[in-house]
Amino acid sequence: MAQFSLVSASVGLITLQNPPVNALSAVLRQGIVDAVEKALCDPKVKSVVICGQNGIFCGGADIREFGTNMRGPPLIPMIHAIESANKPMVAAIEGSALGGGLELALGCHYRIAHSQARLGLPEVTLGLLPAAGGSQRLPRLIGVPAALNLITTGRHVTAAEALQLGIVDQVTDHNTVDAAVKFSQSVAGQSLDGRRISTYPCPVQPNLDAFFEEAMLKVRQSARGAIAPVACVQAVRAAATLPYAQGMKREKELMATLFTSGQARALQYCFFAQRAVGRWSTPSGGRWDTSKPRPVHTAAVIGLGTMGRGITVALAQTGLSVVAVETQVKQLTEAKQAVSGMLERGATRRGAAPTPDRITYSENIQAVAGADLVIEAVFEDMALKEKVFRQLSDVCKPGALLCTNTSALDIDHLASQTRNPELVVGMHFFAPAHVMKLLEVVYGPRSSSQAVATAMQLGKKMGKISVAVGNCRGFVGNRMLKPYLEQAFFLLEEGATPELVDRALEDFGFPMGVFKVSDLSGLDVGWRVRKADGMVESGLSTGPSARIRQGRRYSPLGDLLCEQGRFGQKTGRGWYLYDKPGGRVSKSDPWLHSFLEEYRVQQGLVARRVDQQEVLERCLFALINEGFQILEEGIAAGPEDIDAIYVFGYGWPRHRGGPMFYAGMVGLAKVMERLDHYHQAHPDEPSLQPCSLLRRLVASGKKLHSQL
Ligand SMILES: CCCCCCCCCCCCCC(=O)CC(=O)SCCNC(=O)CCNC(=O)[C@H](O)C(C)(C)COP(=O)(O)OP(=O)(O)OC[C@H]1O[C@@H](n2cnc3c(N)ncnc32)[C@H](O)[C@@H]1OP(=O)(O)O
Ligand SMILES: NC(=O)C1=CN([C@@H]2O[C@H](COP(=O)(O)OP(=O)(O)OC[C@H]3O[C@@H](n4cnc5c(N)ncnc54)[C@H](O)[C@@H]3O)[C@@H](O)[C@H]2O)C=CC1
Repeated sequence: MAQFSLVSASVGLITLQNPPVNALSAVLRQGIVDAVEKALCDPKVKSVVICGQNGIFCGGADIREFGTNMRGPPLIPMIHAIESANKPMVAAIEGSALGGGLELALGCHYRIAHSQARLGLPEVTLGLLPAAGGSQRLPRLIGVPAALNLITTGRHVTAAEALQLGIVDQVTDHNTVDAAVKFSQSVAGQSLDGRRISTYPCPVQPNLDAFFEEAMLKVRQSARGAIAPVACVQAVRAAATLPYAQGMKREKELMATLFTSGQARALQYCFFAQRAVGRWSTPSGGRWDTSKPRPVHTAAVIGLGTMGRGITVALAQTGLSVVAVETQVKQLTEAKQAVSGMLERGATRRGAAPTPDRITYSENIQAVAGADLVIEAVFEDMALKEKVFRQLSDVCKPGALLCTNTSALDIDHLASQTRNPELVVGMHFFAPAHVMKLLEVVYGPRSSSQAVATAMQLGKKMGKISVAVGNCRGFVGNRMLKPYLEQAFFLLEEGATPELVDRALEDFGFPMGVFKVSDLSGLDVGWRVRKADGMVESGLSTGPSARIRQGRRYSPLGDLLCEQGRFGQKTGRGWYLYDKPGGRVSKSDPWLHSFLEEYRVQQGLVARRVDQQEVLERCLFALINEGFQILEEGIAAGPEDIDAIYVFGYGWPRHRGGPMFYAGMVGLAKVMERLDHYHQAHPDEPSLQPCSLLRRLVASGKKLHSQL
């Protein structure tokens, strides 16, 4: 609802009340309409201030209403009534004014913001555009380039930037409502003719056609198939070229296409999934709302290689004291330099002071004795990690949480090396750890719910999307990656090229195809794991058994490349060719194509035409099938967990909602049918055999997601 009150004898104060973010639900919209009418009819009211309760102006339209039969007064006429009012309407912006919230404020004649407030039109991130006049008013207020930037990226701006751009009229460090009330009194009775943004001409944009052509090209390149950013450019172009009323018509048409699109559904699902994963639970009854995290003031990191450095930076940036331990002197020296460089660059980006003084370095594990939480990031070698955990168990203070950043190893086995296995969890960061948003918090059968809660809370403080998952080889993300990679290798054997496979995946929306990603991470990483698993046979034998391991199809292609010293970008060659070791720009490699041809001849394989559809179905459906298996085993609590992991850690295109949501969009029956089809053709590939949960869901007609 919206509360109306008379303050300072002549100011009508309208307070939006819809916790937690004052989203513009049907009830709130009705409340605003009624309150505005009251204020305009009351002769005592000379000016009006609109604010939000609990320190937040408004989080925009109520996203939960979008999938429903929307009732209540529509936003556009409501905002129009505010703008047309003959008494000054002032928005008092605290906390956030986002989406419809900012559009409401743009309908007001003046905007006063608190210095800590954030403003933005993030509709594009939900697959929409600001369709309550935002796409037409903002360019008129701040000019086309600035508005286009805000609308196509959805980024939030600080109050200071909003003031500089001209979105707000005043910024205050004091009570925003008091400032707005005073301000509204000072302008009461003045003409409002120059204050109605819809009547402004849009500032002239030189070389309009060229400007929008370039903008469209840029957006299409970065959108990776997302339709909302493109519609946003079209809407802003309408603002720049059409009178307001026609621009509004265009805004509505564009919104109509987006509003019912699968992409909008997927993006809105991601918004809620990102929040839902915070409400974790474990099979042993641990829950987010009943488990109390332990305080963490000092954290320690063991091993300052690629991951340990990023984790150290992320912890220091969170404001913790960090003890960083590395046994190799050379590595330690390099790590110190690298960490301080990363902190400096991070601080420059955020406009804050660097925080290296919070880090102490040591070559000795005894230095971690005072830490509340330790994150081990030494080589992926079980014997080494066992030793480190035994040492930690001796050295650390009672109650300290012992975490491992292992990518795949058994958490419970590591826990068994310690005196307090209930204090051991996985904290699986993704490279680069100070940048990537995802954190898998891995609990073993003996991890206490307090340990999970502590790691989850720390992850949140670090700004990560933290997902609690069970203990199995590769946990959720890397486990699902295995069948995906495996299918990509098999497709090469059958006639595809790395270029074809990567193009299909990039056209689907991944930032990089599987082979480019492998070159980036280093082919030797997987090779080492396969060697440790006893999968690698040196050289190439012929005959069917050369490509069978443990009774199932196996492709030695990756191993053969590694034997040639082709480790990817780091050696300048892998699935692609690079101009030098460490080079980033991939080129097609004729050597690789001849190698694949020779390999097929040697193995008696006849190359056939593989198309993009087969690439997507085999790689993605095999990955999705593993996701169903993970759900069945209870390793992930729900599909949102898997989807959040893939969207935030593995570059799954957000506008496709994550693998499990995507499966629902395609139709579970179709996914199962295609898996069955491919499994019949490749009976030695168990990852193509639909798992029983998928079969049961299809048989019962049940859905995995209520949104579908
Ligand atoms: C046939 C076709 C016809 C087509 C024509 C259709 C015409 C329709 C016209 C409608 C025009 C509308 C245009 C428009 O105005 C669109 C919008 O406004 S879309 C919404 C834009 N707003 C946002 O994207 C903001 C989203 N929220 C946030 O970013 C953060 O929540 C916020 C910064 C506000 C606060 O962050 P924080 O304090 O960290 O809290 P949480 O994020 O954890 O949120 C708390 C809680 O609140 C839920 N929530 C947040 N925002 C909304 C929202 N806008 N609607 C509903 N619910 C919201 C959030 O999910 C959390 O709840 P959980 O239960 O934990 O999920
Ligand atoms: N590199 C990646 O992309 C990711 C790696 N991981 C995992 O993180 C862990 C570390 O991986 P990377 O950082 O890539 O390895 P790395 O090889 O870059 O670094 C490991 C560091 O640990 C140090 N070290 C070894 N034994 C030590 C000991 N006893 N005490 C202190 N330091 C010791 C080494 O000197 C080296 O500097 C592994 O378990 C890996 O599986 C997890 C996610 C991603």
